[in-house]
Amino acid sequence: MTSIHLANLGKTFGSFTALRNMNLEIADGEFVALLGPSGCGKSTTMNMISGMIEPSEGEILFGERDMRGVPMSRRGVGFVFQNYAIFTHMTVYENLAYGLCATGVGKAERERRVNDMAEFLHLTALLKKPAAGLSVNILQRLAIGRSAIMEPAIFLLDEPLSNVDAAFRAVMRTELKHLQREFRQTMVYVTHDQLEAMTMADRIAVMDHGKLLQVGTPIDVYNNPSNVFVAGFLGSPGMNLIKGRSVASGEAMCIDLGEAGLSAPLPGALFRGLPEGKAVVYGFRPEHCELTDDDGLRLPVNFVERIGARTILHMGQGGHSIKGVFDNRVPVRQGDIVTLAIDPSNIRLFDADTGAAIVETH
Ligand SMILES: Nc1ncnc2c1ncn2[C@@H]1O[C@H](COP(=O)(O)OP(=O)(O)OP(=O)(O)O)[C@@H](O)[C@H]1O
Repeated sequence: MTSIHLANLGKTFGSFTALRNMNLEIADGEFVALLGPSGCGKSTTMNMISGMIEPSEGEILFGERDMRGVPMSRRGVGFVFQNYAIFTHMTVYENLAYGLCATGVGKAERERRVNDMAEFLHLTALLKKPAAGLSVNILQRLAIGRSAIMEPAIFLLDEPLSNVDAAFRAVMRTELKHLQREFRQTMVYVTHDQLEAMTMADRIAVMDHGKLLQVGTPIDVYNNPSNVFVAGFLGSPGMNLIKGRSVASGEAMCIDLGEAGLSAPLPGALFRGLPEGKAVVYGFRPEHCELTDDDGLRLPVNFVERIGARTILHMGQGGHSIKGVFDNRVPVRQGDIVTLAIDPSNIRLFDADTGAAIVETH
C-alpha cells in the first residue's frame, strides 16, 4: 500500500492551463474519486499520477518517494481506461495471466492467482474462451481483472464504466468496491458520474475548470458543499440555487428572492453575522422541502415529472426554477399553486459574488 501526495500540482498545454495548484493527500488504502464535468482536468491529474505525462509544476509523492522522472513502468501503478485494453487474440485465461508471465511469476502461483481473480470477477466459466467473442461489458470486467491481478499498490481507473450498459454498471460499482476492500489498494477513480463517486469512494475530490474545489466524504460534500458549483453539481436534481438579497425581518433576517416577490425565511440562529443587503444565493436540496398549508414559498407548478417511486415537481415564476422531490402519491397537477416549506436546518447560503458557502455563525 502507498499513499499519494499531490503538492501544488499544475499542468499547462502550450498557453492553456489544464490544472492549477492541486493539493491532495490520498492515504494508504483509500478510495478517492476525482469527480467533475468533462474537461475539468481529471484525466490530466490521473495521467500525471501514472507517469504518462509530466507535471508542469508541483510534486507527486508516493509515500516519501518523489515521482519526478520515474517512468510509468517503475511506479507500481495499475491503470484501467474507459476503453478496455485487451488482447483479443488471446483467451480470457491468457489475458489474466499475461502480466504475471511477463514479470516471471511461477506457473503454480500464476494459476492460483488467475483462478482466484476469475472467481472474484465471475469469469471462471469463460477462462478458455477467446476474448474476441466477449461483450463490451465482459471485456471491461476482464480489463479490470488483468490490471488488478498484478496487485499494484496504486490502482488508477479512468472512467472504467462509461462504455458499459447501465445495469452492468450498477453491478460493477459493487464489485469494484469489493475488489478494493479485498486488496486494500490505494485507488484513484476518475468519473463524471456522481453516483459512482458517491457509492464507491471514501472521499470525493470535486473539480471544475482545472481546479480542485472541495474534498470530503461523499455525505459531507453532499450536505455541506463549499461553493455554488459543488452544490449544483451533486444531487439529482442538484441543489435549488436562487439569487437573492438579505433583508431584515423583525428580529431575524430573511432573503428577498427578487423579481418574483418571493421572500424566504432564514431560521433565527442561522447566518447571524449576515449584513443586510448582501447578495447571496439561497440553496436547499429538492428533498428538503414539503408542501404545507401554512406560510412558505407560494409557487406555480410548471411540470410534474413522475419517475417510479419519486415525483419531481418543477415550480417557479419570474425566472426561478425550483425543484422538489416527493413520493409518487403527491396529489399535485401542472398549473396548481403550491406552498413550499423548506427545512430550516438544510438551508445553505452562498456569497453571490465569490460562490463560496457562507458558513453559519453562532
Ligand atoms: N495533450 C493535450 N493538449 C492540449 N490540451 C489538452 C491535452 N490534454 C488535455 N487537454 C485539455 O485539458 C483540459 C482537461 O482535460 P482532461 O482530459 O484532463 O479533462 P477531464 O476532466 O478528464 O474530462 P474528460 O472526461 O472529457 O476527459 C481539456 O480542456 C482538454 O482539452
